[in-house]
Amino acid sequence: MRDRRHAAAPGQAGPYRAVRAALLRDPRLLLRLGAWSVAETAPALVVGLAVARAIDEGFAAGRPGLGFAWLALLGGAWLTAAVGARQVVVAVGSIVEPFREELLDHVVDGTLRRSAAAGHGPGAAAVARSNLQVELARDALASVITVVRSFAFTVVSVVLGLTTLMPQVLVLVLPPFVVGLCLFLLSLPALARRQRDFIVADERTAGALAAMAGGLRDIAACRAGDRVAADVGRQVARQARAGRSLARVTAMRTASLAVGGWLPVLLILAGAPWLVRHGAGAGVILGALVYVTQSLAPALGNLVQGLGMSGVRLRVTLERVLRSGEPPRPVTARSVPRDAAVELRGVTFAYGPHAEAVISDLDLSVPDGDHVAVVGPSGIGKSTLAALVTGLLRPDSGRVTVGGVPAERVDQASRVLIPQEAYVFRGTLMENLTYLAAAPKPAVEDAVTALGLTSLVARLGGYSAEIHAGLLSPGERQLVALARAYLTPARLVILDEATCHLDPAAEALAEEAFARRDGTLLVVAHRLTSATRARRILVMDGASVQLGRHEELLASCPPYADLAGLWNPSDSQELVP
Ligand SMILES: Nc1ncnc2c1ncn2[C@@H]1O[C@H](COP(=O)(O)OP(=O)(O)OP(=O)(O)O)[C@@H](O)[C@H]1O
Repeated sequence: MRDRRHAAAPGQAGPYRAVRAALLRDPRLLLRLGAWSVAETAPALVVGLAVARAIDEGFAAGRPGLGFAWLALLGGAWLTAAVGARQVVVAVGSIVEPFREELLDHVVDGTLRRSAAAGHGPGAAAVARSNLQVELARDALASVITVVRSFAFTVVSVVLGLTTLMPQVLVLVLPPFVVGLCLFLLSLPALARRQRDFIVADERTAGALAAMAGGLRDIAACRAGDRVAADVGRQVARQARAGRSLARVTAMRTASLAVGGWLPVLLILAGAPWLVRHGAGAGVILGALVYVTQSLAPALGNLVQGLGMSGVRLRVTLERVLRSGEPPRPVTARSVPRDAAVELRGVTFAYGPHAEAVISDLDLSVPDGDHVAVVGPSGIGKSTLAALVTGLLRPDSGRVTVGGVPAERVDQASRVLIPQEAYVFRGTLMENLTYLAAAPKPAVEDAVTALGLTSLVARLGGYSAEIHAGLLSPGERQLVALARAYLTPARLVILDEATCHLDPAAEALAEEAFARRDGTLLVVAHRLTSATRARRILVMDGASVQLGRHEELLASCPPYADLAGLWNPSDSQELVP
């Protein structure tokens, strides 16, 4: 059975300690890996020497037999390398497999503890996701060990080989190689950070697209396509920025490869006369070039490529795996607000980093139980304000709270938004009315009476009638949506032109019913009559925002007086043409 003494190691600290523990678990495995690595990098030791001797002492000296003997030695080194490479894979496997098992123990443990704390069985999707992360971490560790080890053994072999061939060559090869390596190592932290940002941005884009695809029906029904597309678009733009920033650091990686891998070739060629003066023949120069082009440059290339990708992936996946095994944290996701008071402090919001702000530095206090109508010209930001209060949009700066809880963390059942386009699905009328909250029949009947749906229920033939969007007029759909919201326990109700398809009398009935209901009512007004019914009115007019009662605003707020002047009470003219 597997030795479990180190089984707690992954959870005890960060990724570096976990990797170190995996490497040092059994020093004999490292020795075995080292021994086979010597065999695997045998060609890097002899390749230049064999070529140089084969030319200088063999073919060029008229002794082809000796030339072929040196080449045969090189062939033998390749055979040794083949055997070594196979054994290296086995040795790397014996290091990473126990590491994988420990990580699996860790995540299964964490998943079980989490599900026990949540009171339900472990989710298959969560287990599968963790398992995938463990596999990725295992593969990344194997790749990092392979690459770093091969680099170290190759460099040592090449230095030994060049020393045997002609030590003066090292003067031309080592300085640019060390500079290239240092450049890469210096760029590694920034590269790791940006690669990580890119991986995270990539995953968030995939998550946003998956969420959008899953909610397409609702998005279409609520006509929220533009808003959702803008949100996903912002995420895509974030990913593009992360990609560009990664590309800039990747350029540094290419530069390090050029300096460390290819500058030595140029220096050997340029320094050939100097080498010849020190006794080098054509074979020595060719041998030196072979060392650099066949061993040193590829080893640096593999290190740059391998550490740049696998190293970062190892760190990101390990961090996740280690986190997924931690004890469950207290649930902080959503909170029930203490009341339905709405507060905005210094709120600024724009639909994109370069777009003009729709809402700038807005302060607003709506006490619990208030009834506020929001008016203003089309496109001024009324729906944006409603979306900010509902937590559908987050401010770029400032805070939006409901009952002291940040808007995006407010418990879903504590507030309800009814948009302009009402959502009715195929099912019975009763199912449509109680979709957001279960309600006994008498409560449903009260809502139906309060909101003026009695004749609609009669026309449809009762609550068990099957309905769908095509069967109802836009106004009837709005009535169903209003009754559905009315039946919820939400203390904060936001009507975003939710009565625009009702006639003025039906709108008055519905709004008065909501005004009588307990809690705070925010109405994005479609007609000025909505405003006069509200206790207070928020006038949005570009940069200026004013809050007050109808009479006060008529006297003190010219934009409101203008809007009111357009209004003829006898025909309940609409505010927004
Ligand atoms: N998803 C979006 N992406 C980009 N811009 C948007 C988005 N939604 C709204 N806007 C812009 O933001 C501004 C405010 O829009 P909003 O819908 O909040 O105004 P409104 O006052 O509710 O208008 P209306 O009365 O016509 O519904 C407008 O210029 C609009 O074009």
